[in-house]
Formats: sequence, C-alpha cells, structure tokens
Amino acid sequence: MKRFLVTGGAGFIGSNFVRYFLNKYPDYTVWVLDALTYAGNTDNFHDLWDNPRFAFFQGRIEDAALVDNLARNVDCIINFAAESHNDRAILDPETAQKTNFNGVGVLLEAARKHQHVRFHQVSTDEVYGSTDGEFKEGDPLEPNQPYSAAKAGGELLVRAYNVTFGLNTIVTRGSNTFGPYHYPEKLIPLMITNAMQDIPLPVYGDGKQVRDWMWVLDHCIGVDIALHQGKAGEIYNVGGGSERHNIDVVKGILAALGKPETLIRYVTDRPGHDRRYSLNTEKMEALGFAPRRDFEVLLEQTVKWYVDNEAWWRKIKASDDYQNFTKKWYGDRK
Ligand SMILES: NC(=O)c1ccc[n+]([C@@H]2O[C@H](COP(=O)([O-])OP(=O)(O)OC[C@H]3O[C@@H](n4cnc5c(N)ncnc54)[C@H](O)[C@@H]3O)[C@@H](O)[C@H]2O)c1
Repeated sequence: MKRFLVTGGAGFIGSNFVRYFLNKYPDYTVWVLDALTYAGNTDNFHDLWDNPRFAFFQGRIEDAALVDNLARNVDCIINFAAESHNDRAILDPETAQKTNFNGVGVLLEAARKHQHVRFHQVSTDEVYGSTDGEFKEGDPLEPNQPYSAAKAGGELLVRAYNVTFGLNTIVTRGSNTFGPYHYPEKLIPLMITNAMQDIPLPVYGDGKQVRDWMWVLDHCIGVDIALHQGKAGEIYNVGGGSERHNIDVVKGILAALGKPETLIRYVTDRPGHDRRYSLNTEKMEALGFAPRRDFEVLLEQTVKWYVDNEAWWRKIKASDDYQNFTKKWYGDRK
C-alpha cells in the first residue's frame, strides 16, 4: 500500500491525519477528495500544498464517476468524509444519510471494482448508543441520532462488502476527538471560541453527559495502526480513555482562559441526546495502541491553539452558514 485516497481530508480529523501520515511515511502518496462542505477547509492543510506527494480534488463521495477515476489509481481508500455534526443532522437528516450512508456505498463499489488492498471506514462510538458500562466491538448497534444511524448504516455496508464480496475492510470506531482545526460548532472549540468572544456558552441539559475524549493525534495513530495491522473484516474501538462530564470540560476551558463561569448558559437538551459513551479498547491495545491520558494538559494545548489561531476560527464564525445555523439551532434552545 503506497497510494491512498483520503476522503474528507479537508475536515478536522482528516486534515490532521493527512499531515501525520505524509510525515510518518515518506514513500506514501495521499490524494484528498473532499466536497468542501461548510466543515471542509483548505486552510486546514495550508502547509501541504507544496508537498509533491499530496494532491487535492474537490468533489462528493457520492459522485460515482469521479470516485471511480480516483480510486482506480490508488491502493487504499480511507473514508473520513461525513456530515459529522449531530445537531445539523437533526435539522437535515437527509444530507447526513446521503453522505454517511450512500456515499460509503459509492466508495465501496469503486474499491470492489478496482480490487483494493484495503478499505478503511472511520466510524464512531456513537453507533452503539448510550451506556452505563462499556462498549465492546461485538455489541449491538443502537444509534439514537440521525447522524449516528447514518454512520451505522455506512458501517453495515462495509461489513456486507467484506462478507459478500471478500473486500479487505477495516472499521475503526473512534471516540470524541479534540485538538487543532476542530470546527467551532462542536463542544470544545465552541466553548473556547465563545469564551474568547465573551458570549454565552450553551450547555445542553444538566451538562452531566459523559464523553470519552481522545487527542486528535491519537485518533490518527489509531487509524494508522488498525489500517496497517488490523485483520480484514474486523472492527476496532479507538478510544481516548479520558471520560469527563461535559460541564467539567466547559469549566476547565473557562479556567484555562481566565473567564468567569457566569458565561455558562444551560439550554434545552438536544433531543435523543446520548448520556454516556465508553469504549473498551483492549483489541486496539493488543496492537500497541496507547492513547495519551493527560486530558487536562491536552485541553490547555487546544485552548492555546485557538488563542494562537484566532483568524482561522473568526473567519468561520463570521460566515453566513455559521451564523444561520447558530440562529436556527440555538434560537429555540432558551
Ligand atoms: N470529531 C469526532 O469527535 C469524531 C469521533 C469519531 C468519529 N468521527 C468520524 O471521523 C470522521 C471525520 O470527522 P471530523 O470531525 O473530522 O468531521 P468534519 O466535519 O470536520 O469533516 C468532514 C469532512 O468531510 C467532508 N465531506 C462532507 N460530506 C462530504 C461528501 N459528501 N463528499 C466528500 N466530502 C464530504 C467535509 O467537507 C469535511 O471536510 C467522520 O467520519 C466522523 O464520523 C469523528
């Protein structure tokens, strides 16, 4: 495997992955296919344009002709492309289905046709639903949100292509990820940037939801390990092992910025909001995966990145799309 098609590579995790991957493997070539939706941003790989082993193509993963043309020239497809925001998928489930389900089907068809060495689907712990215990890879999928249901559907297509057609597939189910280039609609970057702007920090419900946080570089390493060492047809949980209540994360951000907790506004909870995610990662650990557990240190580093990269997120927050979404979604959540 030397030539890779990385879909969704202009987004948060995808762009971090492409940078990590090109640095780590000097003989690899990476082509990024990305639709540049509201969440895709070529600024996220501003430092990669001059790299002769990197190329960018704008387009949708549901575009079969385009995907076919690219896929015939690579050994492996790694699919990060998704409508990744729960709130947006509640407002517009159809778009989430198109990308997270139909798009995966188009990529799988191209992989089947061109006899790929490997197809890697980047999935999420949200496909399991909510838990008081911990999720293992064989547990039933009980997604509760339009986003996670569409992701679960995409994963099941991957499984079917492995079983029916013998396609060499891998699925990783990642936990909540954070770090640089995270679009400022998700919990951590939203809270950091709102606090920097001295505007209210909207916290859903009682703020006691639990998420298992993973540093973005660890997510990239997890995908790398599973891609290179994972067994065909297998699924791997990739978790950070750092469970925190949302409200404690928010308070940690305010403390790091020296801002008052009076900025916190409790707002109507997201419908169908999962209470807690928790991953058993023994299968990945057996392959050598060992994520960083110093969450508070990494959170401070993330805060610093947003302080140092104000122009990046201010441009996004000033966009019509961002403003319209925020008005529509938070306008009703008093
Ligand atoms: N962020 C997390 O905490 C997290 C956790 C676990 C798994 N994941 C999964 O990781 C992947 C990446 O997540 P992210 O947070 O980087 O998302 P993101 O929203 O930041 O990036 C998604 C990228 O996909 C692109 N895209 C969207 N629809 C497309 C389409 N139809 N065709 C081509 N490109 C399209 C967007 O332009 C964007 O660049 C997703 O598959 C997501 O489900 C994310």
